[in-house]
Amino acid sequence: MPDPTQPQVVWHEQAVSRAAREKLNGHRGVVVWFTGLSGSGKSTVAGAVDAKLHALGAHTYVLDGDNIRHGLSATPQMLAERHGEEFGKRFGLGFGAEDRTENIRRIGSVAQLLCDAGLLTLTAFVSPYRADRDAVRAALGEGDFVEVFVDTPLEVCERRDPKGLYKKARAGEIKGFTGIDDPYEAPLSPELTLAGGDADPGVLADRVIEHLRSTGKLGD
Ligand SMILES: Nc1ncnc2c1ncn2[C@@H]1O[C@H](COP(=O)(O)OS(=O)(=O)O)[C@@H](OP(=O)(O)O)[C@H]1O
Ligand SMILES: Nc1ncnc2c1ncn2[C@@H]1O[C@H](COP(=O)(O)OP(=O)(O)O)[C@@H](O)[C@H]1O
Repeated sequence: MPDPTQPQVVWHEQAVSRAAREKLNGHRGVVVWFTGLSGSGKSTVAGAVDAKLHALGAHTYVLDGDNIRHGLSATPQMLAERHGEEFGKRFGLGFGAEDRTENIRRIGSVAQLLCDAGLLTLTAFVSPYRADRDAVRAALGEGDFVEVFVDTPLEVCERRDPKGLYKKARAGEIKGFTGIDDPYEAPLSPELTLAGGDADPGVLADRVIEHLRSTGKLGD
């Protein structure tokens, strides 16, 4: 007998199947998961793939770290300003290991729904922990998770430093910054590795699109 104090929820099957949505879209639903250091080029390359595929008529969407951390995974400070201190502490996410894990779990879950909706879903998160990325992969169906490692050397990311965060991390003004005083666990067998310090973002985007095409994700 189920514990009557625990909430009981069941999964609701959609009236329109994923296969029907994919047929209408003319391509598969898939999650293309970009991972790499801050400044490695995840957002830039994901954006270039998005624009190129959109121009080809594909149904795409990008989930980007900076945007998600304004809403779904807002920081404790942001939520405190909107809903009070207690709410911020309870539901806000920072950059400690547990909070990053919860961030990736939430995003993985959203990406899974978008994939089910038949979208070519692109995500751009540092996602520094292998176990967190692997958990998203495991939750998705076979072939639905395409891991793209944006492998840009730390020195290059630090030189780019578009938000001035590396400078702050080096000065001790930010603690637990990935690559400086927090770990980044590189993927062991990603579907694709991009040398993000060496090539033009458009060229890197073409490599991603070629991979999707050659693995049948883009349809006929
Ligand atoms: N401590 C620390 N470590 C790493 N990054 C930090 C940190 N604090 C703030 N930022 C900024 O937040 C962006 C990373 O957010 P993510 O949601 O992608 O991070 S994570 O996947 O939960 O690790 C990251 O954005 P990107 O530069 O786009 O990767 C940073 O701008
Ligand atoms: N392949 C590339 N070559 C040169 N500069 C790049 C490349 N990819 C990104 N950049 C630049 O590096 C900076 C960080 O890129 P961004 O996409 O925001 O990285 P991330 O999303 O990984 O933090 C931006 O100023 C961007 O214009």
